[in-house]
Amino acid sequence: MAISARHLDKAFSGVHAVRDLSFDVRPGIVTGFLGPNGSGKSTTMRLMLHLVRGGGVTTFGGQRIDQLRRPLRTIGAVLDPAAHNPHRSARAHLRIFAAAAGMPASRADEVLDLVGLTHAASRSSGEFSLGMQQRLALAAALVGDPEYLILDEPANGLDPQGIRWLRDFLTARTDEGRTVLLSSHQLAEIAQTADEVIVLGRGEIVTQGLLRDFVDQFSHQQVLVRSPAVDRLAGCLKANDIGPFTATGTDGLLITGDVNTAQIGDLAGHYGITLHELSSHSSSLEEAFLEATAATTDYQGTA
Ligand SMILES: Nc1ncnc2c1ncn2[C@@H]1O[C@H](COP(=O)(O)OP(=O)(O)OP(=O)(O)O)[C@@H](O)[C@H]1O
Repeated sequence: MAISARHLDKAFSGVHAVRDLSFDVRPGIVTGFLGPNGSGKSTTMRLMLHLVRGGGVTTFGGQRIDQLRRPLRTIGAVLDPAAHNPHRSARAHLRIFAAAAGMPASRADEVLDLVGLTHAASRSSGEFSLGMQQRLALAAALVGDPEYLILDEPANGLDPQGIRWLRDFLTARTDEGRTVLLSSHQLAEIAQTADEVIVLGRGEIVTQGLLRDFVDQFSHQQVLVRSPAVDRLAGCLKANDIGPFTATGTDGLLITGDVNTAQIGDLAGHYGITLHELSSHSSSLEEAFLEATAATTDYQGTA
């Protein structure tokens, strides 16, 4: 079932971190939660889970978290991979979660197996690498076999195999009809995992909906053309009001705007201009993200 967040709002002293945020997270798909640093993703997730006080209401399949007798059986969350006692073994850590969830102690070994940590079950979690801590945090979230997963940067620190494993793992969960909200800075990861996205900027929703619609909305179609007669081709584009375009390399033009390859091919054919390459290029999620959030980015470095 869906997660429904309504009018979430949180101000810290001097910073309005989340402003009147309302959204739904649909079941059976992964919803990516995106936004620049400081845009309010973690605060939103904490508000949803009643881990910070603030305005608004979140329901999971119609129920607020404080109405659930055993929240761990309904909602699993990964918020801080370092939230474990470093002197405790992974198995002992998870047995505490199992007890809190009303699950048998043997569930600890099941989830260790699920996240690929069986070999480290007896080791102190303080010895774990960041990637291992992420797996342990995910194991803790899974102890109660929850229907809803709220995951704040779970891919952080995972190696490429770990990232692929996480993707397959989440897809398997959503195929079962579960509901996943996933924040990540790894846009390539979101592009391959999420079906829908919610994009935040300065505590407000910039856009939300299908990932492919988001990329389409904020992307520019580009056509790359290479020709030994690139100057003539540039003149023809100008004469026919096609563009804008920029030179790339010694013989190429990158054309943007409302343009497609057929149009450019026809134009070149009409003027008898030889082409060595004609290809189209759609923007990536990264380009769409930068475009969508450009006006809301608080922290910008210099190159
Ligand atoms: N405990 C706090 N006290 C004061 N300000 C806070 C606190 N927690 C968050 N903030 C502020 O709220 C805003 C949103 O922070 P938040 O951590 O939710 O953003 P985020 O999108 O998760 O960022 P990041 O991508 O860097 O993790 C920021 O301006 C941050 O400084």
